[in-house]
Amino acid sequence: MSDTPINLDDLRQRIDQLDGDILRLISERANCAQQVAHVKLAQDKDAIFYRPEREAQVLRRIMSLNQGPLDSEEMARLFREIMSACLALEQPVKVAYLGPEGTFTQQAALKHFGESAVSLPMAAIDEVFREVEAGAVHYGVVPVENSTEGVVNHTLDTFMDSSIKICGEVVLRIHHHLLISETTRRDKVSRIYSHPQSFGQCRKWLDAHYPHAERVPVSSNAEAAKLVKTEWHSAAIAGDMAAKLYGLERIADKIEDRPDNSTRFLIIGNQDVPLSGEDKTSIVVAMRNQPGALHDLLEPFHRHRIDLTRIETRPSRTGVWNYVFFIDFKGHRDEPQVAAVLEEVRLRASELRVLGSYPLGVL
Ligand SMILES: C=C(O[C@@H]1C=C(C(=O)O)C=C[C@H]1O)C(=O)O
Repeated sequence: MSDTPINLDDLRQRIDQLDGDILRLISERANCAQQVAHVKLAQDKDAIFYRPEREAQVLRRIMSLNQGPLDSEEMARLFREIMSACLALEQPVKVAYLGPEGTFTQQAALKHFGESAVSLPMAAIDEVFREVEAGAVHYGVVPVENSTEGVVNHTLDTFMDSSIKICGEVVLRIHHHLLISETTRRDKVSRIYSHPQSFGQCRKWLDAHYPHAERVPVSSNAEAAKLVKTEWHSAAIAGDMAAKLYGLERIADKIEDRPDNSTRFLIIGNQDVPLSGEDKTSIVVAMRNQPGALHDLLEPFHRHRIDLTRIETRPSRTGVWNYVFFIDFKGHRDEPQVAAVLEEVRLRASELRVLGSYPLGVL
């Protein structure tokens, strides 16, 4: 360190100069994005402006170039918002999510699309699918699995009745808090509202701290937060967004039983996403009900050394004890290895549908 005293005014002058440079560069970048929109439209009058594969590449590159002092996730979040604003200049992207406002799904939608997206709360997962199918919105965001409670069956089952595709994924660390309103008698809490998945993720904490409180499942944590506003003897399990949105006080923080509690959300839409370089593919497969069916299904993945990340079984609803398999694995359907596996599975299965290939979640 030099022994010259640091001059605050000089530093602020330097910050002002850098802010001017940043402002100019962001504006130049936004101009480029507008020109990209013109090129897209010239190539296709029905152009799709949001390009998940390109956005994933931009964020990965920023995180690899970053040398601090901001950490790479923080820097990527800044660029996420710059891209969100640039995309909005091309076309404001409309996104439906499992509401009401204040849910973790809304938080996931904002994390993935940024603040410049127009986000619309839906009352149920199948309504999110319907809005996307109807073209009322460009994309949807739905929860698909939690690290503590497992898969969200409703999301998987809705894919079976829909032609919707998976265009992306986003993972959110889930922190649950116990929330009360200003009228709640905190020593008289006899009822707790929350989504069933959240009760499952906080089971041990509740057994230890509120063993006698009635646990009332509701459609979402945000719904729970809304109910608590109207009752003096109840509390809600919900996240930061719901606490802020409904003006609730946190009387217990991070009550989830597992510190790594995370939920994975899917970005659903109507587009096939090109290769981004680090991708994932999701399929749903029906096999004939015969001995060795599961082995026949999985053997091509093993032989081609494809990394499976999830397998879920769901009733096919085409007869008793008939099941389908939802499988996620690393790789993109357009990569030779993956294409070869899919071709072999297609020959062995009674039905195979590729739900989508999409970039691995970046943020
Ligand atoms: C600028 C583009 O359009 C959008 C904005 C992007 C950006 O700001 O970097 C990247 C991908 C697209 O969602 C593009 O397709 O390159």
